[in-house]
Amino acid sequence: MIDIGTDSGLDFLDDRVRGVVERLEVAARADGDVIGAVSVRLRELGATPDAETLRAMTATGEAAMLPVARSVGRLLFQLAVGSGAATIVEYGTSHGMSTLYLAAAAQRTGAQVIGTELSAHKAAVATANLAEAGVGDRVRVLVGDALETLPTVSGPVGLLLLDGWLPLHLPVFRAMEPKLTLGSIIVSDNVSRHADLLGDFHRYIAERSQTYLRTTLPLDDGIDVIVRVR
Ligand SMILES: C[S@@+](CC[C@H](N)C(=O)[O-])C[C@H]1O[C@@H](n2cnc3c(N)ncnc32)[C@H](O)[C@@H]1O
Repeated sequence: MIDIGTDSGLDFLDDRVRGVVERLEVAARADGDVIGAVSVRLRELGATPDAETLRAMTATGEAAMLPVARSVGRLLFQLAVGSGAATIVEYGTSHGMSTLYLAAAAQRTGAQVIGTELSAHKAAVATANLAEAGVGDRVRVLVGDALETLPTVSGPVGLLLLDGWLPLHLPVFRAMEPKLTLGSIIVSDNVSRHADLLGDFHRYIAERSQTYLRTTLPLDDGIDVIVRVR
């Protein structure tokens, strides 16, 4: 998908956060080597993978950072500051690129960010990156399957980012749904490139069209912004 090319500068971030974002952007170029294998595995996953399948997926994805694009990071920062969400939850932290944008926003608003990451290695890297950026005190990264760790998070949740393995977007969303407030924002990444893996999630939202309004933005691989309107 064509990135509509919103201003791609990072001068809204302070120097420490920007430095880590730029370093991760360079490191993420290595993702090209493994992205094919990750895509193949994703198609085998399904919405209710057994533990072994999920572990195999994690092992395949371990070498890949798969961070949000800069345009998406800027949008996350805008929505996190603009919504004033007090609690922000992220499904899929990886090395913490999206988390850096959310945490930078949280530093302005006083919010708390809860990240989730299946890979203990990635969670440790993310935690170190967030500390290096000076925003570690804004974030708690829960290690393990988000479906098991997120029920421990107390609501209300004002902003939810869905950026984990795509077939699990619907079950993770449903687990968080009781905690989503009126006006809460759900952002879902990769929706155009991998629309085939998100059919259940999109159907679920479409069937609740009086509760959720969904708009797809042409940023990077497609971004859904969904707002709970009642
Ligand atoms: C696309 S990457 C996330 C990228 C990250 N948001 C960023 O911008 O850098 C997806 C991540 O979701 C994690 N993940 C997948 N399924 C998960 C689950 N059930 N619970 C927690 N994390 C999961 C993967 O290990 C992977 O690191």
